[in-house]
Amino acid sequence: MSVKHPIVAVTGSSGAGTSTVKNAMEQIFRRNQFQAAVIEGDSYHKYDRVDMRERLKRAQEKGKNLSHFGPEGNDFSELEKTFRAYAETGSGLRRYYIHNEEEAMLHNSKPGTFTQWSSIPEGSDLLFYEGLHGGVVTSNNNVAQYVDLLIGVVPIVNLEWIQKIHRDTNVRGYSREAVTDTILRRMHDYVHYITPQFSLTDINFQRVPMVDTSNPFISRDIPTLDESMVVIRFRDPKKTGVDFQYLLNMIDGSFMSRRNNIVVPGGKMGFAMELIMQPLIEELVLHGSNRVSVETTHDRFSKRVPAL
Ligand SMILES: Nc1ncnc2c1ncn2[C@@H]1O[C@H](COP(=O)(O)OP(=O)(O)OP(=O)(O)O)[C@@H](O)[C@H]1O
Ligand SMILES: O=C(CO)[C@H](O)[C@H](O)COP(=O)(O)O
Repeated sequence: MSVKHPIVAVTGSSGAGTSTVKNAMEQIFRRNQFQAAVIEGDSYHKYDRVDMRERLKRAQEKGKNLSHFGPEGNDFSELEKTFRAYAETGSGLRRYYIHNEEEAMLHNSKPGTFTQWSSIPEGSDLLFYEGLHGGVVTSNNNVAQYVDLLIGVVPIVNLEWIQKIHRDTNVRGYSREAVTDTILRRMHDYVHYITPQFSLTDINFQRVPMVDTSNPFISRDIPTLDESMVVIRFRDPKKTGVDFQYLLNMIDGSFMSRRNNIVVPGGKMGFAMELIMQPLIEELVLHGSNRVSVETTHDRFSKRVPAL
């Protein structure tokens, strides 16, 4: 089945590093002259900051669940509609959620608010999604079925929490205690809506520190790439067409830990990402092949049953 308007999604938890991967992917797009229409998953939050905090307070008073990870805090139907529209027409609408002053300057909107919806630029070669829910499947929605290449950014959770605390305290102005509370509050939806995606992804990039991260809540710095290894897992190497021997030859220090897992030094993560992703995206953009995920929509739907 050929895809005329391919969708590539990078999905991961808060602090996992999807924005960082987005920046790396945009370099690949630039070097290959791929025109990617980028959408950010946080723009599908249901509420702005003030409204969300008020609703969260009321929900907690009633013992109800509400978080930015689950269906109560995000409009999965709107995200699914965007993906379907783009897959069918190469067009659609997008907006941004503004987290801080830097983003406010960029998008001319106040922190904690949404920009207006505007049209996705015409003539794009692909839609690139970065956020929390690129592969989400629930009893009411199946966003993943429209994604031609679904990538998970999944550092081990201690590292993810270190990264989130580091980012939210240094870039978003939250206290370490407030970030820890957010992590705890989101745990139910983390287990039910974030982690099940990583069983459905075509490729996962899992960074594993080689240094102690036993207590992520007191860590003062993020383990560097050189202090890490990256486990790169392929859900179906045959369908993805990955050449492991080529990667092993090209990436010093890499080795296979399983038939579908290649491990690379952390410092080679960007290089590995380019070696793996560039040909897959090129094939999607230039040849419309969705070799990567040959399943039909029906296959995807039938396979993407929520894990819990
Ligand atoms: N590969 C990496 N090596 C070192 N630091 C990283 C890496 N990836 C992410 N980080 C750091 O982790 C923090 C979170 O990264 P990033 O902002 O990309 O997360 P995110 O997944 O976009 O989070 P959110 O979804 O909440 O916006 C940042 O401080 C970033 O610099
Ligand atoms: O990063 C996020 C989800 O991972 C949310 O976008 C962020 O937490 C929004 O909340 P606030 O604007 O109050 O910081």
